[in-house]
Amino acid sequence: MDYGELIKKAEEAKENAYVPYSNFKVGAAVLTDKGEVYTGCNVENASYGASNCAERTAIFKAVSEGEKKFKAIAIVSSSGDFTYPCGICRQVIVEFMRDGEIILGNSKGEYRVYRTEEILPFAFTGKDIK
Ligand SMILES: O=c1ccn([C@H]2C[C@H](O)[C@@H](CO)O2)c(=O)[nH]1
Ligand SMILES: [Zn+2]
Repeated sequence: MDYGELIKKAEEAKENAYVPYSNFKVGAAVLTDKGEVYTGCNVENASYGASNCAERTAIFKAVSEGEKKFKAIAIVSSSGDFTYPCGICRQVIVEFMRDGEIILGNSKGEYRVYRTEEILPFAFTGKDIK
């Protein structure tokens, strides 16, 4: 599974975004340590705080199917520009991907790759709970 393939899966998931309030569609695809791919989109709610980002939808789908370790996550949005994960999603990404790749795709077919440590340095993790 290369970057392009994972981005394509995220693009497909983006089309299912439920975004009547922001009209901002996001799609994500996570690659597990076993080579499986799970996708997600953002799902909004009239009570805005009940909305869920695409990244967390994909991760929670995977975890609920028994997956606990990821190698990469691809993210795309309807802006056509690179879309970076929000703070809550960075925290959730770190929980299941201590050292992996965050791949951002834009509508020109370009991509940027970051490592977990770059997007959330000094992360609070399970090790900090004593
Ligand atoms: O990386 C991001 C950034 C935003 N959103 C969603 C949340 C909300 O539905 C909409 C606007 O913030 O985009 C995501 O899903 N992922
Ligand atoms: Zn988020």
